[in-house]
Amino acid sequence: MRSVKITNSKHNADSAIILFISGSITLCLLPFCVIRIMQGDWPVAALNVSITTLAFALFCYVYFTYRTLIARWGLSLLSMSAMLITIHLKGAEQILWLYPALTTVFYMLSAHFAAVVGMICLVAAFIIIYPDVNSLYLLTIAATAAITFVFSYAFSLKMHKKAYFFRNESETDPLTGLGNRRALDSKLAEITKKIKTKSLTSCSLLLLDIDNFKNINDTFGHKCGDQVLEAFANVLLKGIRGKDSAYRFGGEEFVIILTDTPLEGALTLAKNLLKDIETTQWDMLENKVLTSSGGVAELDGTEASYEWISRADRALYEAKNAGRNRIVADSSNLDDCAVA
Ligand SMILES: Nc1nc2c(ncn2[C@@H]2O[C@H](COP(=O)(O)OP(=O)(O)OP(=O)(O)O)[C@@H](O)[C@H]2O)c(=O)[nH]1
Repeated sequence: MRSVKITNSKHNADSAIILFISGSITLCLLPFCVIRIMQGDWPVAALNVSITTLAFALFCYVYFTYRTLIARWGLSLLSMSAMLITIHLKGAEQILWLYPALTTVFYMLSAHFAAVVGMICLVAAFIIIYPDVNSLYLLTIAATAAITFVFSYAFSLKMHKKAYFFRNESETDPLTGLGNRRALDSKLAEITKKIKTKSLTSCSLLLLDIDNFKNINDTFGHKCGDQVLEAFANVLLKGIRGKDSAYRFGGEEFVIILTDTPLEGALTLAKNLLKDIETTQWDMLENKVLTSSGGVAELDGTEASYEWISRADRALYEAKNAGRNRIVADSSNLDDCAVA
């Protein structure tokens, strides 16, 4: 039997960058906290200590939870408020902090959110410095801030669109348009986490394999085999519910994640899918009947995702050995659930 290995990712490039930024802020500001306290410059000392503490808290949050969304917002609001308080405390010449703060926000947030946050802070900064600077200086700051804002916005928009495109491409199987192994890995990690935290009560997995697919390639050619895989994926998509998701696991094997579905429900759905497949008219196969076999397993809440998929794989193996064109439920969840 094939060995099935699913990897669970920990820190990715995204969280590593947030850790680096929040860690750097903490380390860089720590000496200034000490210096300002020793100088008795209490307002600035309080500001430095607050920023250092918040940056360290965000570092710990990302380090232990691997989550970056709150940290992105935290670092954005931190940089903007630190910039505004610094200008307020130390005078209008500190407006130069506006530029790094603005680019930080456009790096951390999506372009539209960053534009809103950035605009509010720009207006606030101008209100603070307005009484202390002449009109020419104010105009210079306004022009340079506007250029930085527009370029940061355009760059951020382009970057996020590209990131979305590449994420989509990297998680899609090019032949069938279904999610690929990478997308499945993410989904399995998400589901196992939800089950462990009890935000999802049940979830089943169906591993489906086309029967005697090698014969199709040998008889009708590889191109026809590809057409069958494409059409097979469409039958699956039509047969599953909106909350379910389908993936190409590899070759002629497919995985369907049935959210909020205990084993009995998954068996019924899998049985219906098998009927759909059997009754579909396969023009490219000169209307010969196509069958498939499947293994179903319900996630038990304590196991890792690779154990869950391995149980479905063992059930699929049993279905193949029992003569194909059938669904077998993993016996550790339910006994004698073979359905023809
Ligand atoms: N056309 C096509 N064939 C593929 C693709 N990926 C894998 N295959 C073929 O799928 C076939 C799978 O064969 P087997 O693993 O022997 O399985 P099977 O013939 O379906 O037999 P059972 O699973 O035991 O019913 C192999 O011949 C692979 O070359 C693909 O993307 N396109």
